[in-house]
Amino acid sequence: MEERFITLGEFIIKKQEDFPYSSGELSRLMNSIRLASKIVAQKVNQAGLVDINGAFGSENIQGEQQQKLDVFANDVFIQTLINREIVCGIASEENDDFITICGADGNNNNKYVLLMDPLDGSSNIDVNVSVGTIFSVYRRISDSGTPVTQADFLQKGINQVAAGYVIYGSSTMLVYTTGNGVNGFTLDPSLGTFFLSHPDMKISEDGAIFSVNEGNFNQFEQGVKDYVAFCKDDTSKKPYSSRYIGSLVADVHRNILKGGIYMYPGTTSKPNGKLRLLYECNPLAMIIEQAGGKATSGTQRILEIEPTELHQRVPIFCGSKNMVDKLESYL
Ligand SMILES: O=P(O)(O)OC[C@H]1O[C@](O)(COP(=O)(O)O)[C@@H](O)[C@@H]1O
Ligand SMILES: [Mg+2]
Ligand SMILES: [Mg+2]
Repeated sequence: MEERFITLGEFIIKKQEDFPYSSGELSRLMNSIRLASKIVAQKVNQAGLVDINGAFGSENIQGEQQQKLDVFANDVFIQTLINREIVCGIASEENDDFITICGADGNNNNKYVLLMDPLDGSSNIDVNVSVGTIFSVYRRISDSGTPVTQADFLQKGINQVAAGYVIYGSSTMLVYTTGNGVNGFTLDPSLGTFFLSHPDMKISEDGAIFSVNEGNFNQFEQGVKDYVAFCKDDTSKKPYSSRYIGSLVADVHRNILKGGIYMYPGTTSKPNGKLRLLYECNPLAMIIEQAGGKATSGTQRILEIEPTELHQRVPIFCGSKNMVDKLESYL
C-alpha cells in the first residue's frame, strides 16, 4: 500500500505512547486545539464576507480595537476547552483576567492551564493577509481540585509543557512542541485533516532576513539602530532582505523556515515594546529554541523572565542563533 502522511491525530496518539504512565490529558488538550483551530480556519477563510469582517465595536484590556474574528476565535477556543473539560484555567489576550473552569461539582482536577493569543495579527484580517493563533500550556502549581490562581499563569516560559501556533495563511498549519523538537502539520481543507508536512523543524544558524517595524526606527535604542544598519550594509554573503508582515506568527514562521531574525524592540514611547510575554513571546520562544534558535529580550533569555502581570509586554529579538548573537553584540 502506498505510504501516506501521518495525521496530527495519529501523531498525538504516537506521542502518548512515549509516556505510558501519563494520564493522556495533554493529548486530549492538543486534540481540542486541533478542533478549535479548524473551526477558526474555516471562519478566517470567509473573511471579507460581511458578517465577520471589521471591528467588533469594543476594546480589549490593552486598549486595542477588537475585531469580530478576535472575538470569534476567542470564544471558539474557550468553548472547545470548556466543553471537553480539559483545562482548569485559561488566560487570553482578549480577557482582562484569567478564567477559572470548574466541573459541575465546582472543582476541577485537570492539571493544565492554557494561555493564548486567539487571533494574532488581527489588523491584517480585513486585508487578506496571514493571521494566527498562539498557545502556551503549563502544569498548574496550585493544588488539584482548588480554583486556579494567578500564580498558575505567571510562570516562567521554561516551565511550559507545550507551546505552538496555528498560521492561517495560503494554507493552515499547526506547529507545536512538547519540548522534544518541533513538528508542523498542514490542514487538507477537503478532508478537514492536519497531516505532518514539516517533521522536526529546524531554523538555520544563519539567515539573511531581518524583520522589524522600521516605522519605529527613530525611537529604537542606538544598539538596535546600529544592528539594522549592519543588516543593510553587510554584503559579506549578500544583502539581507527586510521582511515584515505585521503578523507575529507569520513573521516568525517565515523566519523559522528561511532563517532570519524577528525584532520588536522597546521604543522611547513604549519601552517594553508591544508584544506580550505570556501568550506571544514565551510560546514562540519555546518553539524557536526547540528548533535550534534563540530568543532574548536584549538583556535576558525570554524563557527565563519572571512574569509579574498577565498582559505584560516585553521587547523581543528571536530567530537564527548567529543573527541574535550578532544583534546582542550591538546592545
Ligand atoms: O503594527 P506593529 O506595531 O508593527 O505591530 C505588529 C504586531 O502586533 C501584533 O499584531 C499584535 O498581535 P494582536 O493582533 O494579537 O494584537 C503582532 O501580531 C504583530 O507582530
Ligand atoms: Mg498577537
Ligand atoms: Mg490577538
